[in-house]
Amino acid sequence: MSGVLIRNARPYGEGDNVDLRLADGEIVAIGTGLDAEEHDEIIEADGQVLLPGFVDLHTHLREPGREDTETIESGSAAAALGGFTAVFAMANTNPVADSVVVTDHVWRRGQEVGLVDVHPVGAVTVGLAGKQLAEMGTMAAGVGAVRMFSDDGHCVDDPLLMRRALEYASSLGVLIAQHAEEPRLTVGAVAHEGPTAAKLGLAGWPRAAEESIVARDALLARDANTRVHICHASTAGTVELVKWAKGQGISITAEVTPHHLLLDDSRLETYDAVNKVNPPLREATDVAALRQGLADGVIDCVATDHAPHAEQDKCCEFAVARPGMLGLETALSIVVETMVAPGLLDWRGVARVLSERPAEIVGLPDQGRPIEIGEPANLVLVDPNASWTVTSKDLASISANTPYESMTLPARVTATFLRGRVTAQAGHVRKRD
Ligand SMILES: NC(=O)N[C@@H](CC(=O)O)C(=O)O
Ligand SMILES: [Zn+2]
Ligand SMILES: [Zn+2]
Repeated sequence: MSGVLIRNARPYGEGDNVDLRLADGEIVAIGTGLDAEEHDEIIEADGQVLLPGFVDLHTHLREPGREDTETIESGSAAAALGGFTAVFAMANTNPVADSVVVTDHVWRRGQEVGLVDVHPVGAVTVGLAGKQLAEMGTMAAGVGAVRMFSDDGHCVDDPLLMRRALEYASSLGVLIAQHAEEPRLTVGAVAHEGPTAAKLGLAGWPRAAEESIVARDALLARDANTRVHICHASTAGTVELVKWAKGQGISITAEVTPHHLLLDDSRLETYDAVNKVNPPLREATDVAALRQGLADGVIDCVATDHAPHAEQDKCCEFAVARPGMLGLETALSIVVETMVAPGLLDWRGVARVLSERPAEIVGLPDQGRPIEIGEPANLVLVDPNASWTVTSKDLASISANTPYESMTLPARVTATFLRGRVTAQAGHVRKRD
């Protein structure tokens, strides 16, 4: 069986260079001076960092419904180029992924494309309307084996419904991920409520809209003795609340996006809607608290909230533009810029926040595994010394709404391996033969 021989890689950026041979979907040998077998593809790593493949708990792929902005195929390409071997595709599609027909389609189409495992996220409520629980059990039992449910884009704001969803999820052994936004506090809001929004005349989204739901859901999870996951944490107060809840023994986990680790609301001065996102870009003090929370493990992981939008929905008046930004292809570089460069995380830490913790949170047995013989060959090779300039037209996404246009960023994914198959290399995706 032909395989892949990776020569001179540094697992977790530690120790001396080693060679690894991948075959039959697994790591079959690790050593020095390994010989390639006949028909093996050889990848020269030249001392680059080898990590477990990244797992994104929060991706929007827009299929079905808005294939003009992203498809499972284009989003899978972006994911593979970004070093991801598994992504979770949010349910706010059209039709909504609130039935097994849609969730199974997403899984099957992802497998057909074959660049990354696209795990469907099921809606918590029918049509994301927040009124009636969706058939979570049927979706969990489908071929897509839904293991995470979220109304992302909307908050499950009714506390009684959220309580029932948590109880139901607990009995099914699945995870509820909450978009924490008290809707009564964000009517008409388009930007973080603070001095910048006041100066620019933009309606504000107060921190309390997020934090009040985080606190409430922590208490609901405590009482129901179940887990809850907080999507896109964006404030210093959320970090404090999650820390408090974990200290109480509550099963709460949280993610932060790359953009909330790098950008703050000073970006809004230009009124360029590329910076419009939910939750909004906050203040520099929030950014610092999120970075520290991620370094300390209070915030468990990084999730991209990759949210492609069409030009006509972004290049328009700030107040009416859609919220969301691209994230899959730039995630690693932003994590290096905000966490590795300032010394807040080492490469082990990067493996933890981009691969191991997300895989654990959602219970994926074949992802985020140690780089050892006999383990699944879901891996990413990273050039820690590279730097590159982001150009939206060179990204694989159909949409162009990256907030990092023209920025020069550190580190680059040079190859991605899904069950031992090369899915991306040197900036190109590798489709199955
Ligand atoms: N993050 C965003 O601003 N937008 C997301 C929805 C969401 O994550 O809430 C989208 O679907 O576009
Ligand atoms: Zn959201
Ligand atoms: Zn989202």
